[in-house]
Amino acid sequence: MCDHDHSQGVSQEEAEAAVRTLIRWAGDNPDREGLLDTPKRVTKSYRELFEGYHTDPREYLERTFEEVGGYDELVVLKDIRFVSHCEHHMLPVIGRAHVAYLPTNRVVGISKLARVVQGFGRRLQIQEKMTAEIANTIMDVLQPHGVGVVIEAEHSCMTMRGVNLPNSTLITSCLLGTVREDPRTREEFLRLVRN
Ligand SMILES: Nc1nc2c(ncn2[C@@H]2O[C@H](COP(=O)(O)OP(=O)(O)OP(=O)(O)O)[C@@H](O)[C@H]2O)c(=O)[nH]1
Ligand SMILES: [Zn+2]
Repeated sequence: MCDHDHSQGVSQEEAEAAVRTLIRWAGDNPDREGLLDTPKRVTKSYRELFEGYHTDPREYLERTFEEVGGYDELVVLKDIRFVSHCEHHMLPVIGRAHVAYLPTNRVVGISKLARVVQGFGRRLQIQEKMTAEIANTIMDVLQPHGVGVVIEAEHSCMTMRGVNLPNSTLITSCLLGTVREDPRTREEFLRLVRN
């Protein structure tokens, strides 16, 4: 398979060789039977875990529906599970995002909000940046009155190594437009997310 175009000029063979090197560096033998297919499996799973580099999350929001009933309240999608990887250690960040927007006159298919979260999640990230990217993308493309994003996540680099804090959770938020400025909307968003 030739995937140079999407992979910064790194071939499949080079990626597999890098995994073999890490296996050797860890102290094992990449030529023993159990590890023979491991470089292929690792690159295949990285392809999936980092597929966000091959998507443009803005595109998910381009198809909208006219909202006919005069709906002018928050739309909130809670508990969007995601897996990301921290850019410092390349270890999993596992969490939930809560995303809300206050539509102007068009609404988006709700699954698309989850796709935006996954699109940014499947990259090397820090949580603060991911939170802001999701919020800014929704604000830019849908141009709603306001957007709110809250992310709660466990960072494996903190829970399974380093400071070893098994139950720690990092919470970040990005509020824009009326979700930020209007106290009633802001309070409603935070209340819905807390429950
Ligand atoms: N702000 C922020 N920090 C993060 C995130 N993910 C991981 N980190 C932190 O990135 C920092 C990297 O610090 P370094 O001192 O360079 O790395 P390290 O020696 O492995 O640090 P320890 O984890 O403390 O062992 C650590 O404090 C991590 O907890 C994130 O999403 N946001
Ligand atoms: Zn980390």
